[in-house]
Amino acid sequence: MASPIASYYSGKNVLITGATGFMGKVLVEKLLRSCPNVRSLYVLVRPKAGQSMQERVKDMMKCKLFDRVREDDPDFYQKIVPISSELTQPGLAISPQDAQKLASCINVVFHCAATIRFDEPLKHALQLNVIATQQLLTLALQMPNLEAFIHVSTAYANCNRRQIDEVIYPPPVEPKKLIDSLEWMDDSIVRDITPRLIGDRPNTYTYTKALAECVVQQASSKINIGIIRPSIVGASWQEPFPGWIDNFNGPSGVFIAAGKGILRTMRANNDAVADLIPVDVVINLTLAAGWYTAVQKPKTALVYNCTTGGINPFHWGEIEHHVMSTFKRNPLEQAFRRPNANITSNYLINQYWILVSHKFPALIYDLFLRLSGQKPQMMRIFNRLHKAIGLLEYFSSQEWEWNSENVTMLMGQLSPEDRKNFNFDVRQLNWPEYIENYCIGTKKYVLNEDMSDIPAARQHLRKLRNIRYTFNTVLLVFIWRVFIARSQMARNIWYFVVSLCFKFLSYFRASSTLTN
Ligand SMILES: CCCCCCCC/C=C\CCCCCCCC(=O)SCCNC(=O)CCNC(=O)[C@H](O)C(C)(C)COP(=O)(O)OP(=O)(O)OC[C@H]1O[C@@H](n2cnc3c(N)ncnc32)[C@H](O)[C@@H]1OP(=O)(O)O
Ligand SMILES: NC(=O)C1=CN([C@@H]2O[C@H](COP(=O)(O)OP(=O)(O)OC[C@H]3O[C@@H](n4cnc5c(N)ncnc54)[C@H](OP(=O)(O)O)[C@@H]3O)[C@@H](O)[C@H]2O)C=CC1
Repeated sequence: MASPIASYYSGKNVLITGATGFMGKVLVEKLLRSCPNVRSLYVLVRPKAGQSMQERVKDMMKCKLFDRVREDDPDFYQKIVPISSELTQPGLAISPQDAQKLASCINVVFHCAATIRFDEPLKHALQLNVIATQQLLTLALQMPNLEAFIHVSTAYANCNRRQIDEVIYPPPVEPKKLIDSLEWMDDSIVRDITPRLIGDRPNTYTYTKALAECVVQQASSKINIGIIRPSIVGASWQEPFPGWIDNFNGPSGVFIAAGKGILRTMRANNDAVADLIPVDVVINLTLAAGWYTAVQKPKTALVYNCTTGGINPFHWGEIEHHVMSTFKRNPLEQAFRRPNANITSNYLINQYWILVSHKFPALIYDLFLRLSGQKPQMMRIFNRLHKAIGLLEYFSSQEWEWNSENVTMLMGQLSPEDRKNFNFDVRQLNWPEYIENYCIGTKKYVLNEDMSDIPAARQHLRKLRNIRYTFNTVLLVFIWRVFIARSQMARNIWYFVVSLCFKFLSYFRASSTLTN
């Protein structure tokens, strides 16, 4: 029996925004691999960093992620149709011809594009996450053959709540009112009022994603809509191969910084659930939701909380343990120090370790660089790291409860074959194995390091250990020279401690000789 999901996408024209992004790429790959009869994938792309839209798509298809698709069908790229589009421009800067073409042929839309930066100025976040969504919906309304519009939101759109159900909550402000009022405001005024506007949300990202859900809901009487809310999206679990990841976002940057021995301390709650979700799980659910929305046409927009915490929980403390253990066995190249990161929820303890384990070594290293005629850089790196982890701590210090009834319902609707081909059952996820593959994935695919260099990386860590021993010895001798040798009382204490140690040693040696 043919898989209902693959049969549904057969012959369909699909429009994808954000196809050059992390999740978009995995979506394109999975559609091409598991729904080989899909007709065309229209991807909205902008030129960037001196590369034309065509060059970017070409480069993307050369990526290792597409190896399996390439093997199955070397001409797979013919199905991808790049459409020039800048989402922040009026009409998404799509040419009238392209707009007409899209309007006449598209059957399913997946809207993945967004700015996911936590420090995005409100105006820009609003422009991309809300206004562009609105414009895409306007385009979708002109598509007579449209069967489903899937909007990718985030599980943290409503992170000001502890318990989050699969419903669209009333927006913090009517999106249209905010758009109208920000339009005439100067950037500096917007910056000043941003904290008041976002209220109890931590950043403009979660705030604008909540507004986008509201905008999507407003169109749900005219279009079949589904909303996917993934939590913290991590490397792939199984598909197209374990551990695929290509960016520093969310936990990936933290894992890399810890693996390089740069990050030694971070504020996170050891016992809080770390709601990571593998990217392939999110994409499988997204494709299944597209199928269900088109075929069943639910009366209201269904929301899918794509999370792991309520089903197969894992905690930040456990993540720390497995990340450290993986990087000790599979070290990254040219580490700054031996990997040894600890998380703590205590502010003061964290500040202490920042001083001792981040700022002090950075200072020493920069001094060394200066003395050897090079440009100091470590303090700058640490300042950037502190900014980045400061933005993430909100999410690693608390926990949320997401209801996922619609996800369970959808799983129940899948045929046994689809349950295998579009697997989003996270009960089967083995966390230690997943975290190990994730860390190795950051090494191989983000840092482009070769696994055959691991012996050299281990050798480098041994060298760092010897440097540390030497440094500690020199420090001890220095302290002895400066303090102990100059004060009679310090000397007495010092001799007392040394003789105590000596007595203990002789005692243990004597007792072990007796027992033998
Ligand atoms: C032992 C470990 C224990 C574990 C402990 C707990 C870990 C907890 C971790 C996390 C949990 C929370 C996660 C919440 C998730 C919510 C879910 C979602 O819905 S959305 C997705 C989330 N979105 C983001 O993750 C965007 C965050 N990033 C930003 O906002 C910006 O990148 C920012 C402010 C952090 C930095 O901005 P700039 O302007 O200083 O830098 P720029 O332009 O982005 O990057 C410059 C260079 O640095 C690299 N970079 C960026 N982030 C990095 C990082 N974290 N570490 C290292 N390098 C990084 C980039 O690749 C780039 O490299 P080149 O210049 O292109 O070569
Ligand atoms: N990553 C995560 O942990 C999570 C992500 N999400 C959601 O998933 C979706 C995808 O996220 P992810 O793949 O990680 O994000 P990425 O940052 O990797 O990708 C964003 C995509 O949007 C495109 N884009 C951004 N600005 C514009 C613009 N002005 N015009 C045209 N295209 C633009 C980017 O194109 P370009 O390559 O040209 O920059 C890119 O393709 C987002 O909606 C996000 O909110 C939800 C939960 C967690």
